[in-house]
Amino acid sequence: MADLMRALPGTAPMDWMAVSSYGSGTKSSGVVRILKDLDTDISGRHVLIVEDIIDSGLTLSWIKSNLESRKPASVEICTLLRKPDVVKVDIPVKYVGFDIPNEFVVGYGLDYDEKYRNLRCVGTLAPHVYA
Ligand SMILES: O=P(O)(O)OC[C@H]1O[C@H](OP(=O)(O)OP(=O)(O)O)[C@H](O)[C@@H]1O
Ligand code: HPA
Repeated sequence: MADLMRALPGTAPMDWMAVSSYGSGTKSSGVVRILKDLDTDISGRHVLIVEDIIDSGLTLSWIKSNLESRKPASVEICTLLRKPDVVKVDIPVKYVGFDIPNEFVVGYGLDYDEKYRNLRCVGTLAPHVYA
């Protein structure tokens, strides 16, 4: 997020939402839990959702519907990574950093069971770690 902000030409208010559907596994539970909601009232505002990864797309689809119910002026999506072969729902994504194969990746903020977020690069997690 800090890298993205440094690359933006102007300033934009930011807020954070924390949701979880993977827990300690490598497959979405399909149930999205809000761990922390926005502090900002987004009604009438233009919103850009910034995601780290779109895998099945279920999390983002749920977040988008949730935010749209708060009557923003618009909602667009930006994601660093997307797995096009796995996405189960049709979500229009305005900005995609990289389309990647169907492999579980970690690093640069992405975790497996709360581990490896601190890696400075993104890498494929060796399957024997979670198999
Ligand atoms: O497209 P999907 O299949 O829904 O997966 C993408 C979501 O999974 C990850 O969150 P996760 O639920 O693992 O929470 P975490 O960031 O706390 O690990 C990631 O940060 C995305 O929000
Ligand atoms: O490949 C992934 N890595 C880390 N977290 C994730 N959440 C969905 N897919 C992934």
